[in-house]
Amino acid sequence: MSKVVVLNHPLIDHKMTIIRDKNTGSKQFRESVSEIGGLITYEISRDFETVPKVVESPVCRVDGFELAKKIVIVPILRAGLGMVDGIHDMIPHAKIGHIGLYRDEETLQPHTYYAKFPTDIKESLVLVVDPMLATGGSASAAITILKDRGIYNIRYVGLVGTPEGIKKLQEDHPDVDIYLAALDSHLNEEGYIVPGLGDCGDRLFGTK
Ligand SMILES: O=c1ccn([C@@H]2O[C@H](COP(=O)(O)O)[C@@H](O)[C@H]2O)c(=O)[nH]1
Ligand SMILES: O=P(O)(O)OP(=O)(O)O
Ligand SMILES: [Mg+2]
Repeated sequence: MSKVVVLNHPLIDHKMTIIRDKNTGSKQFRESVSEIGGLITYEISRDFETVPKVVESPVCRVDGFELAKKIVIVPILRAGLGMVDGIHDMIPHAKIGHIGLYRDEETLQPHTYYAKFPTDIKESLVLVVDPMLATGGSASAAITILKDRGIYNIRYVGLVGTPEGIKKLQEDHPDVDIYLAALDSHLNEEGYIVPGLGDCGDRLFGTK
């Protein structure tokens, strides 16, 4: 069974409260989503493998380290895009793939409209990024798209999850560890997370 990590950090809690507030404007919302993405990266990367690397400091030779594996960030469009800059700031050599999914408003089922990945993604550790793990359908479908292409070294990175979403993701993909900034109570009848933060894509891009 996969690991579920819900981060517990005062800066993350502070910024999560900003993005949950319906009175937060789109500039601060976008900035905070990205910043939380950066802070979460610290935890996701805690067990990243490193290999030795020798460099010359201005003073002498130093035995240092570099990351052993390539990293690919794969946001689920659109909402996942909001976290990319913050993660990329922490791992600037990471490449970026994209998966386009939208949820049918009636059935809540995910529909795929786009997928594009770096050519060397199979040798990389892949971070699937979507702020909202609601029913878990979008995250599960995105990970299935990757596995269908032979990509298996995957972690899910989100902001707000639900027990339902975690259960679905763990059942469908027991090998994929889940990293979240908060675990909320439940889903409402429209499939929104309670208390959540509303429709993340719409708040990021001003579409409602
Ligand atoms: O409160 C919410 C719930 C969902 N979203 C958007 O939906 C998907 C995830 O939903 P699943 O049911 O887990 O497939 C996510 O990409 C968000 O864009 C939301 O914004 N707010
Ligand atoms: O998952 P959805 O349907 O909310 O799509 P988007 O993230 O593009 O708003
Ligand atoms: Mg979405």
